[in-house]
Formats: sequence, structure tokens, C-alpha cells
Amino acid sequence: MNNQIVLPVFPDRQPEPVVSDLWLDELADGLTEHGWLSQDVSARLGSDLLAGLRNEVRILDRTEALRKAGVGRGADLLQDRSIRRDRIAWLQGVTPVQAELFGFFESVRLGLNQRLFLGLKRFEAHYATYHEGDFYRRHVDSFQGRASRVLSLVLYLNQGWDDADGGALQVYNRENENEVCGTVHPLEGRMALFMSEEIPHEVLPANRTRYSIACWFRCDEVPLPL
Ligand SMILES: O=C(O)CCC(=O)C(=O)O
Ligand SMILES: [Fe+2]
Repeated sequence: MNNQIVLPVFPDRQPEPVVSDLWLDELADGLTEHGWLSQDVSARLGSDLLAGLRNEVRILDRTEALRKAGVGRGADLLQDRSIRRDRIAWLQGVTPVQAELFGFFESVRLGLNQRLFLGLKRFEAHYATYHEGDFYRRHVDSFQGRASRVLSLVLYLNQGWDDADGGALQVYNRENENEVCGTVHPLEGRMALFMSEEIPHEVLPANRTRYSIACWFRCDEVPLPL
């Protein structure tokens, strides 16, 4: 009789997004020193998660499930095509890849609260597509007089993006909004992180469809009417 134990074989599983103390220290230092940073996080998120998110946004785009983005909120919402031309869909965190990404955002929220005492209570995130010629003029992310968006995180989902494809995130000096202090090309797995109220930024016109997820960590408990 063969009583050898046969171990079950599981298919390769992607590890959970990797958020280490050391990495959170690095983010906190970058934010304290410069108010913003950009990093390649593809190894932390894993290629399966990035591919899953890219797949979702492409389907939303193809099925025209994304809506024209506005400026302001509630009764003040304006769809001013001279300011921004992207299309968006809010993430609910219910599909497996969104749930995994929300776990990552939550670790960032808790880790940065511990280190910087930002009082981040929650986050909201949307997919965005910029089609050829679309842009978002220079702006800051928190609404005047509300100061509820504290920290912005943008994650890009574009494979093989060349400089010639345009669509770069241009970051301006927090002391002088006319001085460019950084350019982030929207390559898959790249993340930009910045203080929402402090850092003026702009999306330059894209020369081909550009996919991203923008997430805001907020200090208000109750969502304001969207
Ligand atoms: O996609 C980006 O690089 C930035 C988008 C942005 O600034 C925004 O949605 O507020
Ligand atoms: Fe922005």
C-alpha cells in the first residue's frame, strides 16, 4: 500500500500588495520634505492586480460607462471642457481587484496617519481616461474652503507609454506655481503622491488614451454630497 502523502498543488497566487514599515517611512519622508513624490509600485501591487485594474478601466471605457468629469461638487459642479476633459467612474471596492487595491489604500492611510498625524478618515477613488487631446489644466485638488481632501494618490495603468505619448503629470513648486518641479510619465505601476491643497499640478494633453486611478484621502468623516 502506498501511504505517501500527496500535497495539493495550488495555482500560483499573487502575493497581497506589499506595504512595509520602511516603505511607509520613505513616503512620509518624501511628503514632509517636498510635499510630493513619485515611485514605481508595480512590484508592490503585482502584475496580476495591475492587469486586472487595467482590464476594468478598458472595459468601462469601451462600454462608455465613464462620465465626463466636473469641477466642484453638488450644485457648484461645472463641466468646463476648457479646464478638464477626462472621463471618470468611481470605484466601489467590490470587484476582487478593487477590493485588493482598497486594502492597499487602507494600509497607506493607516501608515501615513501614524507617521504624519494627517487625520485621514477615509478615501475615495475613481478611474479616469484621457482620450487623445484630453488634458487637465493646472489646479490643486482640495475644494476651496473645504480642505477635506488632504492627500492625493494617482496610479497609472498604461503599458509601453513613451514620452511622445504626452499626458505627463506636471508638478509645480508649492511656493511658486509657475515653476515646474517634476514630470511624471503615466507608465503602468507608477504612482504619484502629493498633498492635495499644496501642490499645483496639471495633466498635459495625451496623444493616446491614458488610463489611471486617482485616489483622495480625506479628513472628513461623512461624505459631502457629490
Ligand atoms: O492623472 C493624473 O496624473 C492627475 C489627475 C488629477 O490631477 C486629478 O484627477 O485631480
Ligand atoms: Fe488633480
